[in-house]
Amino acid sequence: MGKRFGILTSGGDCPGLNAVIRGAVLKGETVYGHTFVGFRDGWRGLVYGDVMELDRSTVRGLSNQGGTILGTSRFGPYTEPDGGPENIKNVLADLDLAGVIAIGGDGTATAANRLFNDGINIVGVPKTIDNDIDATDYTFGFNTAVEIATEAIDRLRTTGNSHRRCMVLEVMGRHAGWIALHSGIAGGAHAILIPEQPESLNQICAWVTSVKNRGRAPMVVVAEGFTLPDMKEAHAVKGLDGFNRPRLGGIGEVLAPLIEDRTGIETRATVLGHIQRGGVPSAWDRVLATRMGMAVADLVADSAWGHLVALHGTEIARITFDEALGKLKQVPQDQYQEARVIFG
Ligand SMILES: Nc1ncnc2c1ncn2[C@@H]1O[C@H](COP(=O)(O)OP(=O)(O)O)[C@@H](O)[C@H]1O
Ligand SMILES: O=P(O)(O)OC[C@H]1O[C@](O)(COP(=O)(O)O)[C@@H](O)[C@@H]1O
Ligand SMILES: [Mg+2]
Repeated sequence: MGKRFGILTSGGDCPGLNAVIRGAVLKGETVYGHTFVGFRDGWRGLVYGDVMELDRSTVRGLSNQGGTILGTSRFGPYTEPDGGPENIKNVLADLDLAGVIAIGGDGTATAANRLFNDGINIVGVPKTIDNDIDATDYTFGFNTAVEIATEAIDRLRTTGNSHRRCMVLEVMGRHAGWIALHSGIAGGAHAILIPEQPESLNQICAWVTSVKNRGRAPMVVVAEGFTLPDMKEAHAVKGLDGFNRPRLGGIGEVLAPLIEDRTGIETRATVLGHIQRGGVPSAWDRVLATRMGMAVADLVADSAWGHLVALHGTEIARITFDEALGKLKQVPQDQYQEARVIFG
């Protein structure tokens, strides 16, 4: 009988997680004769042995479904008293599982690497809506978020134009402004503000005023991690997340009254929030996620423990956790400057 493996999704969700699960199960079953279970709610399901059967019929029609059928959490696998490698080895043995596929962000990969070094058979699939993992050219979910943010810009423009207002759209992007940059370029924003690049209020207002002066309604896109030069850190007034990181969000609402006061132009802010992460993945994300799922089925078949899959150009590559970890992919200066020359 073929070997049996467990799959989990961990950290913030993003569109395409289900397509990864489907790709892994279909290829694993069809090509290698493997069987699969899913751990519920990320590492928590692994630590407590909380699983659901995953087979061909469970994953039917999954590639167009947002979220994750397994549930996710920011629970850590070393959380005491029940976490840690010895306990996890027992859980895997009890469930007759030969290894684990962890789909998650940099934190998930860090935890997976630690488990790998502690003797657990584990491989990974990178996930981030912010597209800020350096090891892979793109992550699934990002393209969908950009499509949603671009549609929001298009919609805000018509109401902005009607009232001759300045519209500020806040999008996700904790350390990297990729969603803001791509949607801002696609939607023709007049200013794009990202965490990598502080811009002064004077400069932002100069762009806004020049747009207004030629009879247009200014459109500003800001990533949640953007800081004005006098801010020590990103705007965070919502407490901490499950992993004790400050929850960001609200910089758009900080900026709007500042712009209005300084320029005299009526200004409105919209925070797009989790709408960017919810719902149907784009076709592009479904393809990437499915390919990554199929490639991770190859990893487990090869017992390539300690590796994760990545997109390099058009090919799906395999790299070690060590090669992937701790390297953030931020917007390079030249790419920001390329867009910035036509702001205002
Ligand atoms: N350094 C770490 N060591 C062990 N576990 C970690 C570490 N960093 C993060 N994790 C675990 O991985 C979880 C998911 O993080 P991650 O995959 O980066 O997703 P997200 O960025 O969406 O929260 C964290 O909430 C935490 O439980
Ligand atoms: O509301 P949640 O689940 O805490 O997540 C919000 C955060 O997750 C992020 O989307 C980053 O998630 P990723 O790990 O998928 O890149 C940030 O942009 C945002 O601050
Ligand atoms: Mg993360």
